[in-house]
Amino acid sequence: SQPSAPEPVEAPLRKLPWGQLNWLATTDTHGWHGGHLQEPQYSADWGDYISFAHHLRQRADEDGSDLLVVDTGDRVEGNGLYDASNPKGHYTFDVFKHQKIDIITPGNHELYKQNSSNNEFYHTVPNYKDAYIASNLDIYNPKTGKLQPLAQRYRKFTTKNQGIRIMAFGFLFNFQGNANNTVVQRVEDTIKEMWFKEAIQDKDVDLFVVAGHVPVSDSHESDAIFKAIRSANWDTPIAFFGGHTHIRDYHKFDKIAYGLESGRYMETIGFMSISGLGHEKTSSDIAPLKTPEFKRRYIDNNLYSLYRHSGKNETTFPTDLGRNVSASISAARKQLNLDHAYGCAPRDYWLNRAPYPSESSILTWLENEVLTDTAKNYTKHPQLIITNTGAMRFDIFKGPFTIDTTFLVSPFTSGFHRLKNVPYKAAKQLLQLLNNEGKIMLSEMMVMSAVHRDLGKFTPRALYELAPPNPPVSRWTQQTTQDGIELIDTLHREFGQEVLGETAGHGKPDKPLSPGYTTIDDAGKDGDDTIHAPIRFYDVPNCIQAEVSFPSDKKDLETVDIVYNEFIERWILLALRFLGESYGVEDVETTFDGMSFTDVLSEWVHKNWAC
Ligand SMILES: O=c1ccn([C@@H]2O[C@H](COP(=O)(O)O)[C@@H](O)[C@H]2O)c(=O)[nH]1
Repeated sequence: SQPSAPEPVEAPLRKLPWGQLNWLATTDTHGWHGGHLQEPQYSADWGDYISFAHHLRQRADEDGSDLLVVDTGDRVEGNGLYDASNPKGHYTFDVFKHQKIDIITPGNHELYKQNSSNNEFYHTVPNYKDAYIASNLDIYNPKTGKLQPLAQRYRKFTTKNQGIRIMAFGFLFNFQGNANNTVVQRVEDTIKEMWFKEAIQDKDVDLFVVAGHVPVSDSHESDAIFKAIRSANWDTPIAFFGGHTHIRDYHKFDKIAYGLESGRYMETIGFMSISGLGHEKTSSDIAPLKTPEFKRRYIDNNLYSLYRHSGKNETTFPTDLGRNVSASISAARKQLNLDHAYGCAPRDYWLNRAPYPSESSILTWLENEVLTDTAKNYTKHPQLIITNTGAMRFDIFKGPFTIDTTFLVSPFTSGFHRLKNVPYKAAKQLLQLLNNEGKIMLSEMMVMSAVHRDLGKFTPRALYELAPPNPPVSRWTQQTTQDGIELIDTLHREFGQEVLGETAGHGKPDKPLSPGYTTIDDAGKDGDDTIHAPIRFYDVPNCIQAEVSFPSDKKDLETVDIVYNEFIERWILLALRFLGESYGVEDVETTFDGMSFTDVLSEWVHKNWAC
């Protein structure tokens, strides 16, 4: 881990359910390859992950099983290690490439900007060669200008020790916000293509793998892929490795098809095992060995967990490669001056771990302080400042607010735009519309505008891109700590020696449980490796709004300026059009001196939060 990373905290652990074919899966790492430097339970870095995978591969070689590693995209945007360099990602690709990965796929964040998809073309695809799969993504070759698949459409391979024959795909959800140098083909169209139909007809396959930046639960894309494969193969097991929604999740498609999603930001290393795979040749056909068994575990990414799951300790755990990668992350962080503090946060502020509005909410702080103070510097006219909450990515902890923190909270480069003198009658309805909360729903308007084809790329799915979905609260336990203690008792009863790191007494923790993930998924409540006290997550709206320089009585207010995050321009213009105000991009001007959200944050913190 990084020199400044906090020591991991001891906690009761559930063992890895090791099997015949074992998987480690990451997704949505968003540049956090240095690990979390303010949260002990997620403080291991990419170098540690490399050492960990090495030990598990060795275990597989020793007992004749297999270990495969998968990453399903959104490796970029969200951490100073990626975002603070010029060009962005200057250090990331050389850090990342040292992990041996068997299946790797792109996410939407690799595609927002031409520069980042070209980085996939120039760096990640060649670094991973045969492992990179892009089933529904094409790129205009930056050298020839010709449209071509970013990488191979599928990969067929056989595992090293068990000889399991795998057919793997790499999908991206039906993303539409990409720059125009890439083309994302809809999943539903891709599965009608001849190459896909032929691949799923291949009978010399023991396991289909669908890796990709697609949620595993409640996803019409994953469901469509599942149905297509299942209709061609009634008895071949299928493993999905998903991403995008930033949650820990495990979904049962049927009794021999399961999907795993490994959270976000290097907090989680997902583990899946499948046993009972293979085939026997009968006189006429090839039949699977027996009903395969799927198991899952969500590993908290810290050295306490990683040592125990690999059976190593402080001395025996780090490999030379792992140590070198950790050192190169440290060197990059130093070079980027990421620990430089703009100021010190007086308290914790939460994105989803506090209700909105509340004094602990980052969104309330932005509305009442950051956006309001910043906007006042630019005009005395009444203004509505609107931003999408999806532009906010992480919490703020009490203490130094560093260069790194600005990128953790908001890494995007888009600035703020202004529409002047908008009739207040329409402007005041905007927020409700953007949040899909009123009588008229923006999502319905998008359907209409798509039908009339008058607003280009808008479709019903486009609203989904305004803000990332919140972790669905229904998939999190909302128990009290007491429930956590009862959970340990239950575990001791049910699993006995399966629980690692025994605590003092009769299974009761001698220290209070640390707060963390307590996931409920399709297999139950026992997925997390670490037994935590539950954290409550709160839903937040798509967009928030600050009213600046408003008169005390709004009744005489005729016009206001609308200032918004450039990323949501098309939604703002669309919503205004439905409110009877027809503005176009020609009416828009840049404000806040062209500062990005990241710059706005650092400037405000520097002025207001002295250490
Ligand atoms: O330039 C940008 C790009 C994205 N966003 C926000 O991020 C989400 C998508 O993030 P995921 O991690 O894929 O969920 C998008 O919906 C926007 O809300 C942004 O604000 N600016």
